[in-house]
Amino acid sequence: MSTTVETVSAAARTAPAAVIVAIDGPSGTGKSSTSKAVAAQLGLSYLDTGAQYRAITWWMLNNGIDVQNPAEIATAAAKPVIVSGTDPSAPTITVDGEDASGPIRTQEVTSKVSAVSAVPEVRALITELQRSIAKEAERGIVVEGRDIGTTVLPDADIKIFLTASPEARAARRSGEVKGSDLAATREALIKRDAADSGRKTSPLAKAGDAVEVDTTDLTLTQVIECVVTLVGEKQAAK
Ligand SMILES: Nc1ncnc2c1ncn2[C@@H]1O[C@H](COP(=O)(O)OP(=O)(O)O)[C@@H](O)[C@H]1O
Ligand SMILES: Nc1ccn([C@@H]2O[C@H](COP(=O)(O)OP(=O)(O)O)[C@@H](O)[C@H]2O)c(=O)n1
Repeated sequence: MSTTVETVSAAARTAPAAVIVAIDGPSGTGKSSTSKAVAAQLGLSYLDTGAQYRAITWWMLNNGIDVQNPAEIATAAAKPVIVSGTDPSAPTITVDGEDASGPIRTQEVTSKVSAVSAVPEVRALITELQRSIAKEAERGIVVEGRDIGTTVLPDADIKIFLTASPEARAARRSGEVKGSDLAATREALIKRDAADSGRKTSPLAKAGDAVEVDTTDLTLTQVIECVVTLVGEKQAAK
């Protein structure tokens, strides 16, 4: 009996503590690319919380919910079953068992997601889901979004807030879509930032203890290196 207890406590002493990394910021600052790469390098899980808000929005649109009607959204919010796969080399997202990774990236979903994500009942459900995923990540997790450092995981070991100029962000985003209009992309980004920053419930915001990294003039590799270094410093200090 005492041997088991001793074995367990010895293992607990040697196992590295799970590390929780929160990465927030507006669209096009490099959250997804950075978070996936950092998680892969450090052997951590990865969660794209924007994909979850996109998934619930996609379900609302498919199920005839008026996405301009917060009461209708609130009533339906608990119906879809959203499951996120947290392997950074192959993240997945399903809604009621159906792969949603493609359809959640359409222009229609992108233009409606801020209205759905502003509804408090939606945020409460998705926040609970995010916390349970983070808790289950044995080695730790990189969670990216808008309110991770402020609301979802306020006790995260390290919080990063990525920024970049609207011009750089629009150029990055339109670089992903052939033939896209740079000015229209920029306007759409600014509109979504304003909606996400202006909502009442857990708006897009930098946590007081987050490290801000302006990625405008950095390469993606430089941003990844910067975050990996910051995480390493935190772990060393633990
Ligand atoms: N520092 C950077 N320099 C140039 N391009 C970048 C940089 N960071 C990300 N990108 C590119 O910009 C686009 C948006 O990045 P992404 O990680 O999806 O941002 P976010 O998740 O913040 O919306 C992607 O095509 C990505 O490859
Ligand atoms: N933690 C989060 C993450 C995303 N969101 C919402 O989900 C939308 C899509 O997030 P995203 O991260 O996929 O957006 P992109 O940065 O990839 O364009 C945001 O515009 C927010 O409305 C949120 O409210 N809270």
